[in-house]
Amino acid sequence: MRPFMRTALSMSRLVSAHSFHLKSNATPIISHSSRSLRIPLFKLPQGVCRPNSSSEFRWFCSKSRIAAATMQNRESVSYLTQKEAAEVDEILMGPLGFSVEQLMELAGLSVATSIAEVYKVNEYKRVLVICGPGNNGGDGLVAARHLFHFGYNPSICYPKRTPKPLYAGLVTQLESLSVPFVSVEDLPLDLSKDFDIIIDAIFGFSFHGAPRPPFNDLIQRLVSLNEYKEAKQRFPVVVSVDIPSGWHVEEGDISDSSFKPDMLVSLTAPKLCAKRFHGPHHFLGGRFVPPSIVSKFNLHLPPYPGTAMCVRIGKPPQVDIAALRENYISPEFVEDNVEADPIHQFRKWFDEAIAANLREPNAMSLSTATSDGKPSSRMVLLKGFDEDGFVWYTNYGSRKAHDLAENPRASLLFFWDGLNRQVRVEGTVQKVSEEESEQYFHSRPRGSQLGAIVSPQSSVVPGRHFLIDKFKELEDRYSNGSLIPKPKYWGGYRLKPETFEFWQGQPSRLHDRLQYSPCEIEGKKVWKVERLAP
Ligand SMILES: NC(=O)C1=CN([C@@H]2O[C@H](COP(=O)(O)OP(=O)(O)OC[C@H]3O[C@@H](n4cnc5c(N)ncnc54)[C@H](OP(=O)(O)O)[C@@H]3O)[C@@H](O)[C@H]2O)[C@@H](O)CC1
Ligand SMILES: Cc1cc2nc3c(=O)[nH]c(=O)nc-3n(C[C@H](O)[C@H](O)[C@H](O)COP(=O)(O)O)c2cc1C
Ligand SMILES: Cc1ncc(COP(=O)(O)O)c(C=O)c1O
Ligand SMILES: [K+]
Repeated sequence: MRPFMRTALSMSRLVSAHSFHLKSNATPIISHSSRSLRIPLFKLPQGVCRPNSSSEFRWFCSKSRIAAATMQNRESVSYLTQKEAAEVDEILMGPLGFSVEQLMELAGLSVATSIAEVYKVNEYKRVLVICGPGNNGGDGLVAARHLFHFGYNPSICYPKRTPKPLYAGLVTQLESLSVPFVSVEDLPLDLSKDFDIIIDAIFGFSFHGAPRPPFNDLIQRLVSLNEYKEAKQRFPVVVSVDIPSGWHVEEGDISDSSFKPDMLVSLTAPKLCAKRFHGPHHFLGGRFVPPSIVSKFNLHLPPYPGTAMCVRIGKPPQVDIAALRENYISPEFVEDNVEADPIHQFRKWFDEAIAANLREPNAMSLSTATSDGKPSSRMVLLKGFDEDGFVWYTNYGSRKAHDLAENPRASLLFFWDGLNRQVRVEGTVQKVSEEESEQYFHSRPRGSQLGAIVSPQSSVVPGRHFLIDKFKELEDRYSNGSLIPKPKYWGGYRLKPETFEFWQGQPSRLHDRLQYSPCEIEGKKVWKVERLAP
């Protein structure tokens, strides 16, 4: 074995991550010189970048349900020429049987969802959509309608209306929502004050030559924003639909008078000009490309996660980590509205977490400590709760089990992000009965039962193969479907609560915190509810 080895975990923004020094006896020691995570703080041109509610690390998790979460190395994505883009269009709307309305609806929805991923409605409300004469303009009209329904306030500038029924219908739909249409003359020369987002839906892949009036003037106003940006604190972000208007469809920003959008939403597949886009947010939308098109044009496109209408291409933007924050807005959580029994209150909130479709609402952080007070935390899954306490299962030889053997006190923490809630539960811990553990063990998927047997949890193993080899051996042994015996070293714990705290996030950090602690009134045990300062 090499006497000294260094491993760097490289995760996009982590310039220097943990480095481990392995001594010859293989005890990992975190180097003192590199213990801290050094994260460079970058300010984006448009100020603080708020990538999305998924926050910065969630993209790293392959199971994430957040659209922007999945990224693709830009080098591995394919780009279409102008001719290919038009061909794709023809095939979709010819032999493949799509109508322009359908594609436009999906394209516009992708634009709206991409925007909503990055620019949160509570911060970026006022949207100007500048629509051109072709289908790119139509995408803008559709996006405006969806953004309206997402809670944004769109206004439209649509100077060269197309007389076709499709476009007339899109205009009528927006008018019925009282979305204002603004003429070029009424639009301020300086767009920086009146809008938070400007959507450039002027030209798409059929653009050629130099922009003609009135679009040349509108594009010039977008160019001017670059200059305003340098001087001002707050300015609108510019989102281009498919092509930054005025850019050459293949060569990109070759003219002196081109603006640099903050976000580009490529539709179907990025066009060649997108290679020159270096803004912080590049998304792909138009989730309708059938396999025949993918193979004909040899397209390499990132997979859309879950049911998302958009997916981020390339690296997520660098963020000023100190500026990452949410302002929680929730219904008030007051003494009058809480259950007298904290278990009932917990059940109420747990049910709401389930109803909100949160991922693993039963995931909780479990904190334990050694007898001399050295704490440690890890996530475990809650497997049941009632008046007797909160139950989870684990390995009785693990670190947490050692802690609990010498110090049977623990703290549980639930964080329900989508509801702006956390719950703390503290108390004493006991093992559950063997029968209870047996019963739960056999309810688990067989793979997890075998996993529990092969894993000497929290002890050092020589490599992944050690676990996989043992797992395969057991898989063979139990391939006939026979009962897999629960190992003695695996079972449950139950925490009997002594205190609870229910936390509901509120604006300006003036959160609601209600703490339950036991007290006796006339010899009867009751729960006292007190409000804690946030
Ligand atoms: N799968 C797909 O393909 C999908 C495509 N979709 C969307 O369609 C877009 C392509 O749409 P498109 O073909 O209608 O062309 P687009 O670029 O909007 O505008 C053409 C208009 O601009 C005009 N014009 C051109 N140059 C000009 C200039 N220099 N100065 C002034 N005007 C100029 C031109 O007039 P012309 O020069 O021809 O007289 C014409 O009126 C595509 O990018 C995407 O957004 C999605 O909806 C659905 C899926
Ligand atoms: C969401 C989530 C749920 C987990 N659930 C459990 C669990 O129920 N039981 C368990 O032993 N480990 C669970 N783990 C793994 C633990 O976090 C931890 O790695 C393991 O129990 C070893 O912890 P220890 O060395 O502190 O004892 C979970 C991890 C995550 C991220
Ligand atoms: C090591 C370990 N044990 C147990 C569990 C809980 O799994 P189950 O729900 O199958 O009991 C998990 C969940 O992540 C785990 O990672
Ligand atoms: K555009």
